[in-house]
Amino acid sequence: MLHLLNYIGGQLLPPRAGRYLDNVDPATGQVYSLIPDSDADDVQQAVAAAEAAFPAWRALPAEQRGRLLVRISELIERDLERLAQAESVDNGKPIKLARTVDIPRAASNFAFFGTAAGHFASESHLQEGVALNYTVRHPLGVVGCISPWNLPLYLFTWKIAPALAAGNCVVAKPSEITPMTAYLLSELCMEAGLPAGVLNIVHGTGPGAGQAIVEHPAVKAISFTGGTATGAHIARTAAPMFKKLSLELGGKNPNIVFADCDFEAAVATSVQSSFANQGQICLCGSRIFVERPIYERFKAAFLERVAGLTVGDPLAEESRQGALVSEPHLQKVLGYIDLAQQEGGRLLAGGQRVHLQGRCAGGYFLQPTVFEGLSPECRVNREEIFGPVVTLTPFDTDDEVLGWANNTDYGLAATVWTRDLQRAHRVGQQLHAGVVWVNTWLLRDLRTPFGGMKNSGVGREGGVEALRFFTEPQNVCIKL
Ligand SMILES: NC(=O)C1=CN([C@@H]2O[C@H](COP(=O)(O)OP(=O)(O)OC[C@H]3O[C@@H](n4cnc5c(N)ncnc54)[C@H](O)[C@@H]3O)[C@@H](O)[C@H]2O)C=CC1
Ligand SMILES: O=C(O)/C=C/C=C(\O)C(=O)O
Repeated sequence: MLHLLNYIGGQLLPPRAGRYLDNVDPATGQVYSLIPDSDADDVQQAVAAAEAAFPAWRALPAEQRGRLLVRISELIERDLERLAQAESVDNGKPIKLARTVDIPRAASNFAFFGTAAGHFASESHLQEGVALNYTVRHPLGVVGCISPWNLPLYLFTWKIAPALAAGNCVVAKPSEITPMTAYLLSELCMEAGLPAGVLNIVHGTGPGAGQAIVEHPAVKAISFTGGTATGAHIARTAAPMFKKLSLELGGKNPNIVFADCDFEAAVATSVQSSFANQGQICLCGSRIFVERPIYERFKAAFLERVAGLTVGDPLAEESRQGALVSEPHLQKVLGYIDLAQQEGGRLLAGGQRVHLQGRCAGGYFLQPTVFEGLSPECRVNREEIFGPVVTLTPFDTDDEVLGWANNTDYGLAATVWTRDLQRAHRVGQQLHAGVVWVNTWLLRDLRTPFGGMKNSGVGREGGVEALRFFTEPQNVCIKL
């Protein structure tokens, strides 16, 4: 069986204590590889390698650092099919999604920040005849990047690329549930000629390797994407050490459909925003509010499309819904389906585990599930489920839907469907969400600030925001 290895100091290394974790294929329920169960010793080795590499890496002109990142991007593109297959097996996502979204975006992350490094400018402030202030942005040193299982290579590279572009050295940990493409990335970094120690990838659990990264005094900043409870724990650990923190956490995102919308586009995209990646994207619009005059028509069209979503082997071209990432996660989502029924929801579609035949008989499949009749106040409408479960609710006025939309502890993303531009601006700006889409969903421009309000996180990723996060400003004041 394949044993994955850590990538430390430019070498592929086994965990020092020799312990491994099972890596399960969610489509089959079978262990198909083993991953290092790294501990604080492995993290210490990775941090030491990063510290040793830092002086030369920060001294390299940004353009040369950028070229190496662009080279990694090209290698990801070259290996797109291999990486997509690996992502699909490791995570359970449909191969089509991995091929068209996950891996292309991982390549774009490196290409974008590879070129952004050369465009990052600092500010100056002139007080005429008095002083000139200029701001230098220094890399932080060694930084930690910790990523989740839902968009494995996509989110792993979204953190690593800006950290490296800004001149830092990185100790990164992918989710122990989906480690494979991070491992393959270490091979590509070696092929690209990334200097030893600039990027170190340590595999292992959150409480083990992850906690050791967060606790390490030489790690100056943590960029984390994952669950809100984990984010809070990381913040408690890191705060007394005054580490910089970027936390991209959960969401319970409203999708608001006004009666004047482009109906077909709203229905088609709402199916996507509900069930893409089996609903396991923090941006999924799991609460769908539809203006009453079109509620029944929307419901019928939505359910018709949901019925056409093929749940199947993630590696089959025709599958539109793959497996959920793990048995515990499937059980968590099933628990919310039970809760929705207890809370008075009417099941309109799905609700059941799917038992496939053959290769995927042991997999973690679930029907795309739709409820109506739930109060906007209930737990199902306020807590993050992170699975293929959505609720439909009719509304009558802007104020009513805004009140409901904002009635959660989360504030990550929101979607508004309307042809009325003034309403789009008015409603959009009153939503408590870091990202608002109008007449679209998950349309991304990597230059824009990305992140959440309230319990959805702290800070913003993307473009200049990420480069700012990974640098320390220093002001120099010159008396004129
Ligand atoms: N971006 C998002 O919004 C995501 C949200 N979630 C939500 O979180 C729930 C729990 O999922 P999990 O897989 O348990 O996510 P998690 O938040 O525990 O894991 C994310 C990453 O953090 C690491 N981690 C866990 N504990 C850590 C610690 N003490 N110190 C440092 N790193 C640590 C994990 O190993 C993984 O790499 C899901 O059911 C879902 O609701 C999960 C993944 C992504
Ligand atoms: O940056 C993006 O385009 C998407 C980010 C998605 C997440 O952070 C998530 O689903 O966890």
